[in-house]
Amino acid sequence: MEAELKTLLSRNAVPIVDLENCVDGVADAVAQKLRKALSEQGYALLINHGISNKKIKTAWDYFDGFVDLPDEVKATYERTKAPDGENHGYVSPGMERFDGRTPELRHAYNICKLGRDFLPEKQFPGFTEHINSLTDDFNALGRFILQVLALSLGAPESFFIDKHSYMLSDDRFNLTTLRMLYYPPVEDISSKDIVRCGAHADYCTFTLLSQDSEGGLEVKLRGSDQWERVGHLPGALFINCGETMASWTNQLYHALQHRVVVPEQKDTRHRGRHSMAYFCHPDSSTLIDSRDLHIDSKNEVIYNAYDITMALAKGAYGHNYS
Ligand SMILES: O=C(O)CCC(=O)C(=O)O
Ligand SMILES: [Fe+2]
Repeated sequence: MEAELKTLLSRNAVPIVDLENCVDGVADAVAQKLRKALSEQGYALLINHGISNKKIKTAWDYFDGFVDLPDEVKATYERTKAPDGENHGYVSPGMERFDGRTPELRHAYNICKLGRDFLPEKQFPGFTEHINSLTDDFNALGRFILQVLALSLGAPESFFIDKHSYMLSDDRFNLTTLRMLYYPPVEDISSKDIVRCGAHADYCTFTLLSQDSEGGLEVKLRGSDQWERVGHLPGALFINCGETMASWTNQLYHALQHRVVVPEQKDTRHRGRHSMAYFCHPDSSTLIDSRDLHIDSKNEVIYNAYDITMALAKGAYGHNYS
């Protein structure tokens, strides 16, 4: 019997934000809770968020089928390597390396285009419709969160929504992505040089993450240099902010450092893990200036959302852009 894993969740240290019955008065309370969580720790778990677990599970089932396809079929869906910001498509294990070195043991499918020509509809009839419906749900929740985040910063309710018009509707104008992830079981940990997902902060406004099991997700809380295991609350969505929001708020809501390690516990390691991340980005031309939120900043040069993300992506994945 392996010792029970100590996690932030098992220590009751996780801010849990309940979105049930979020009408106006309650949204204000949610905004205050989220402000506290994002400014002090950098993350929270959302419950009663309205996205069906069954729908998420069905998407993972489709993705399992995709991962089982022959490599040459998967390769036809591979994310383009062109240096023009195209992010849509399949990313095979080892292709991305956050530290530019250590191969990462995961299959990912970045969904930025919703048409059936861009998805494995031929192999999995119904996939496109399912993903379209799921992205509608994530976008609806995303818009609600954007309103709550505006409230949490004392801005007009529409401040962020107005700047996120094209989420998952046209990736020429907005980099919002739904990313499906599958981490295969790990039998052999003799090499120290393996990781499920290397340490990084996301680039977007905020991320919503769903996971099907405890499988190694760790965070560095604000002001701490220590990695801590999050734990798994079935059905909850993990929320954290990315670098774009950090710039927008002059670091009031910082970009949370996180990673997924290969779990030291055998039973966890020997199980595959699924996750799904919704990266909510502003429209690409949006200028990210904290002064618009009445937050002082010493930044003299103001970048747009696209340039912020591409500079970070090229820094992290330079090996894929060369
Ligand atoms: O799979 C996870 O839990 C995290 C994935 C992640 O952080 C990412 O893709 O940016
Ligand atoms: Fe991430």
